[in-house]
Amino acid sequence: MNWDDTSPVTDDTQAGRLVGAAADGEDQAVEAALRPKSLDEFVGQERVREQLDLVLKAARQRGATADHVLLSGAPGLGKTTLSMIIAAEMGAPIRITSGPAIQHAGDLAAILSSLQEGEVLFLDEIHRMSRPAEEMLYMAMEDFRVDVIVGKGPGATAIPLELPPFTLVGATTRAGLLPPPLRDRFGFTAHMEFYEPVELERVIHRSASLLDVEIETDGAAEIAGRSRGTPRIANRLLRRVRDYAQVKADGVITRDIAAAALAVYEVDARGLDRLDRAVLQALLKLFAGGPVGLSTLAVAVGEERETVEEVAEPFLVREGLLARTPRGRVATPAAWAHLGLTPPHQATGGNGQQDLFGA
Ligand SMILES: Nc1ncnc2c1ncn2[C@@H]1O[C@H](COP(=O)(O)OP(=O)(O)OP(=O)(O)O)[C@@H](O)[C@H]1O
Repeated sequence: MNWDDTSPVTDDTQAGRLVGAAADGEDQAVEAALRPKSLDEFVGQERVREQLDLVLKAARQRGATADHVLLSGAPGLGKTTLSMIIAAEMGAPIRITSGPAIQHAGDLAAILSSLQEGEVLFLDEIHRMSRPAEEMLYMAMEDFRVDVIVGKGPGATAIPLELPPFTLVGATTRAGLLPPPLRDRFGFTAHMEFYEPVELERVIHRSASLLDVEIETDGAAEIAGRSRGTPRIANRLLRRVRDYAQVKADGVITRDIAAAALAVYEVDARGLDRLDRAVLQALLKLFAGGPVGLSTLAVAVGEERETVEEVAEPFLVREGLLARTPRGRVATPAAWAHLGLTPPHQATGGNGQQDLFGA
């Protein structure tokens, strides 16, 4: 494997967060050991696996290079892992880079021209590539050719360069962010969904056995329920629970041990961490469930507006605990139930917060 960009795909706003979906330094070190190596080992995503299996088998039967593949989905759902599996299943080498690492078309030309025949090029965060590089990629994907521009101004000339056939695997958090001409050049697009708790249980059992940790079925279920549908988070929580089990007990992960360990790390039964709960608590206790503006909510929890919007809210919205409305953020009945509080209109018999904070 060849890494062009070894910098972790991290997001500063997620740094140090146990339930953050972006990879941190420790994740990077351990993930290599935990990555499934074949489609059979890859847990969940049944539809994607089945479709990809067909695409790869057909290419192998034809003795051809596999079509370009676009993987979309949230961080930590297994896009990098799948790209490595694609290379392994095709018996091809893989080169890994990312959109932000390719700022000039020349950077991309250098990578493309050094690819071997059949090689898989994994381009993470493909939506963050520079515009000129993106345009070069169109031609490379379609015709396996690039025009390298030599010189500047009126004297500049384009030198055509033939490329060996290769498979581009692009990854993006949202396929909708890609310009249509780029999206259209992928022969196969897979959207990766968040994982069901039972699937995460399988991920956890598999990782526990690779890490040589003993875990009971209930213990795995307890961790899975708090992993926010994301294998990377499941693996990270497993490592923290393992520490706890080792230091405070006999090393075996039971349901009680998992629950106690994750209470120490302030990850609650639904996977909310301290920040998520602080946002919900402020919304419920200070603003009677809203609607309240984002900036006001951010001040109330002592965080930046962006942190609340980008770090806490997406998961709260996905969990059906918070709604973004034109008039501001509003707590749902599930939020009141989750924090064990009673909505004011139930206590007073009217829709108190709407009247109190209405326009
Ligand atoms: N389906 C799966 N089965 C088992 N383990 C998985 C699966 N998907 C992901 N993992 C594990 O989760 C971790 C994160 O996966 P991966 O790095 O592939 O995610 P990603 O989608 O590429 O994330 P990012 O977008 O942040 O790069 C890896 O350690 C991998 O082993």
